[in-house]
Amino acid sequence: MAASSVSPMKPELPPKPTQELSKITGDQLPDRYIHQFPETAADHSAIKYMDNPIIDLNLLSAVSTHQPEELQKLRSSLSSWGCFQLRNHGLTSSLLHQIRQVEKEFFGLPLEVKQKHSRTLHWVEGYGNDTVSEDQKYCWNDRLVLKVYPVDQRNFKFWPEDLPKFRETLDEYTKEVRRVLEMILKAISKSLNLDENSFVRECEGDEGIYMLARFNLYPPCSTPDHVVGLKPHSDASAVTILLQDNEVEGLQVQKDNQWFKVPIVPDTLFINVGDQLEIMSNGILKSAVHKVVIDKERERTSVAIACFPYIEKEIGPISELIDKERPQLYKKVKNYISLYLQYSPTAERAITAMKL
Ligand SMILES: O=C(O)CCC(=O)C(=O)O
Ligand SMILES: [Fe+2]
Repeated sequence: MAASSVSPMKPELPPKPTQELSKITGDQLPDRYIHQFPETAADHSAIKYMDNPIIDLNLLSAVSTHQPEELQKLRSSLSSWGCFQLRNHGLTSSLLHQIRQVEKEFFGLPLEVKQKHSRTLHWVEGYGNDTVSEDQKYCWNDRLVLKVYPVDQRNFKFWPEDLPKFRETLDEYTKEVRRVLEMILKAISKSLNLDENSFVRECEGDEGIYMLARFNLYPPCSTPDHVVGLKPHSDASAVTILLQDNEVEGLQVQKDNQWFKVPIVPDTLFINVGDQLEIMSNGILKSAVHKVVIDKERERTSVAIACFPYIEKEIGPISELIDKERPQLYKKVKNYISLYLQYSPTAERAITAMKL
C-alpha cells in the first residue's frame, strides 16, 4: 500500500482521560472503549511467557570473554522476537524507583493540573491519549509524552512544573538510557558483523539522536477483556527502551502469529526494535509487534523512551546488508514518523508501505 493511499480520516482524541472512566462498571463503559478483537477475550493466564534469554550488558562488552555468545544471543533475539530484556545495564535500582515515583506523582495530580499540559490533535507531545480515526476504538490508557533529546528542543510547557523532582529525575534517567542505547546500537552492529558505529551513525547523523519519553498509565477496568491498554502495534522508533511496571503484568509480544506475555524480571529494561531499525537492517532485525492488556484491579504504569533519527534524515537499508542473496527490501525514507502518524489511526502498519 503506498503512503498516498491511506484513506483520509479525521483524527480524534478521546474526550476524557481514561483515569476518569476507570471506576465505571462494564455495562456503563462507553461504546468507543469496547473492543471486539477476538484476542481481547483470550484467557491471558493461558498465554505463555516469552522465553528468549535475558541479555547481560556487561557480557556484550569487548572486555568480556563471553562477548561472542552474548552477541549471538542478541542477534538471534532481535531477528526472531525483535525484543529482549537487559540486565546489568548500570541504571541503579534507586533511579528506577525514582522515575516510577515521579510518574505516579504526575498521574496523581488533579485533572485540571494535568490538563495544563494537554497534547493537541496533531502532535504527540503532552498529556492525553493517542489519536484514532472516527471509526476506531479508544485505548484504555493515558500518557504523558515529552521530547527529551535534543536537550535544547525540550518543550517545557508540557513538563509538569509543580513536581520538585520531575525534571532532574527525567534528565538523569534519559542520560542513562542514552548511554545504554549507544552500547546496544554498537553491540547490534557487531552482532551483524558491521563496523561497531554503523547503527550509531545511521541513528544519530549530524543532528544527534531524538528521544521521546512516554509515561504510560493503564488504570484497572472491571471488564478488562472488553478494553485494550494499547492495540497491537510496532513502534515508529529505531529502538525503544522500556521500564515496565514492577508488579503488574500486561505487555505482550507477537511471534509467529502467537502472543506471549513479557515476564516481570526485577531491574531489567525491555528493549525492542522499532520500524526504523528493521528498515536500516534490511529486514534482518524485526520490529516487534506488541500490545498491552488491562488488569481488573490494579493500575499499571510504564516508561518508554523511543529513540529515532532526526526527522529529516533519510534512512534506508544500510549498503553492507544488501547483496544478491538479500536484495534491498525497503525504500529509503525521510520523516518516517509522519508516515507512521498517518497510518497509526488505521488498521494498517506504516512499514508495509516501505516494502519494495
Ligand atoms: O506499557 C508498555 O508496556 C508498552 C508501552 C508501549 O508499547 C509504547 O509506549 O509504545
Ligand atoms: Fe510500543
